[in-house]
Amino acid sequence: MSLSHITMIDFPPHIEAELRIQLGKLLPETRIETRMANSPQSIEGKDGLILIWDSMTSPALVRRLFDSAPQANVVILTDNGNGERAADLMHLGAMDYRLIPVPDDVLEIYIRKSGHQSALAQQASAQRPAPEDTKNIFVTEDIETRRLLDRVALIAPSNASVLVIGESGTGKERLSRFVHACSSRKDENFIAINCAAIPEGVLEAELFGHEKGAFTGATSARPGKFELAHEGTLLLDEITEMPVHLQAKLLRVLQEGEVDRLGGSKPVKIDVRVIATSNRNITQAVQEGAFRQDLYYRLNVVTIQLPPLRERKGDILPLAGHFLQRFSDMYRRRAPALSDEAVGNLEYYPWPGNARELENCMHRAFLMAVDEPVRPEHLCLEALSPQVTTDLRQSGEAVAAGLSIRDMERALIEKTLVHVKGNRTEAAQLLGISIRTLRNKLHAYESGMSLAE
Ligand SMILES: Nc1ncnc2c1ncn2[C@@H]1O[C@H](COP(=O)(O)OP(=O)(O)OP(=O)(O)O)[C@@H](O)[C@H]1O
Repeated sequence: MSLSHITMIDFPPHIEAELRIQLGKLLPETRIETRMANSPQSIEGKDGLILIWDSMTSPALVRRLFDSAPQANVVILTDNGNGERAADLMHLGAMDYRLIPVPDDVLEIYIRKSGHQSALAQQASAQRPAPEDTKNIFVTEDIETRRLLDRVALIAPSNASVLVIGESGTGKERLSRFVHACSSRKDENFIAINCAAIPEGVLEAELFGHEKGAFTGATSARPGKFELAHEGTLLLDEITEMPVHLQAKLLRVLQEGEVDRLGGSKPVKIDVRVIATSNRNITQAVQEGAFRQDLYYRLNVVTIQLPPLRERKGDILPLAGHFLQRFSDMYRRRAPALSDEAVGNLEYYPWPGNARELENCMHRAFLMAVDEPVRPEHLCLEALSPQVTTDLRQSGEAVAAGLSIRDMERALIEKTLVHVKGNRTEAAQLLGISIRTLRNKLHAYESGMSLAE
């Protein structure tokens, strides 16, 4: 491996540990150093990749770091996006500002752009799924979901745009990767961008790229995600969150097959298959004027509706087993078995955060069940919402008669917030949903609106 070092600055220990595992898989030989932003150990003159945790670092310190290591590629990570700050840091020259978790393919781009393309390409081709492995990308044993996946496999080889709709955490990104892996583009890049997580001012440059001097602080030219996805697939996650004026520009790019970098004078040809996802009711967004109808028609050549986990119960245990195995590989420890009681609880629970919540739950269970099977107390479902889970256990009829899924979700969210004393970040983590999703849902409850799935 030729990337000699990666420097991580100011990360909370648990996030650093997770990232180290992820980076270790991509670059097993590379030394990862840890620094504090205000420590006397300087990073002066460093090159390679520098990852900075943004929650505590003062802007002045970040500026000093940038100045002391002009050769390095700097990426700022956070668990709490701040639009203005993101724009400032990007303008300072950060390669990216991003909410954790960072998917592997994005880390690969950071690494590749840090000057280590060939080594990574070798590894990537070794890791690319063989056709027979594609089903492992999206684990499912539920009969209806398998049928859905068979239909998806039929449309995947075409170049048609795809719209994947489903609640947060249902696996829309996974399904998009499955489409990519089943297509002739599978050996090219799969690039994902979350339109909700990136501030408006930054999103445009991220998507379409910019030339040197396009705006204050644009000290070098940068390709956008469209160019990075050339001949591959671009996933536009949470597309309904894209501002309307960017939707117009996106439509032009899709129609004309070329992008104009900000500040650029000649368009760049691109060949990209676009997959868009949304957890909102997109036709309603069209009716409300928040989403362009012509773009909607352009994107929904194929629409895939991914049902919530509670409606595909046959997937709960296979997914739980898959996640346990993944943590077993990650921590190099044998996966614990599931006790009968744990199986009962897993199947009974409504999983408002869908597969993501199940994944977090299995992570906790894996860490807690050492040398013993997973028991209900390891699942911590009770801790998330004692009242709701107790109600559920004691009275299936009461739930059926009185509470809709939506009411139950609201009750679960409210109880979780009480449990964590109103800390939204912690509540979102426990529920296995993004902070933004939590915020949207709370906003909807406050305004009496119903939040479309
Ligand atoms: N069928 C599946 N097989 C394996 N892993 C899955 C599956 N579905 C979901 N996951 C895992 O669950 C987590 C959430 O999935 P994903 O990010 O694809 O959901 P999403 O619907 O795109 O969420 P959001 O709307 O919040 O962006 C990911 O870590 C993903 O790897």
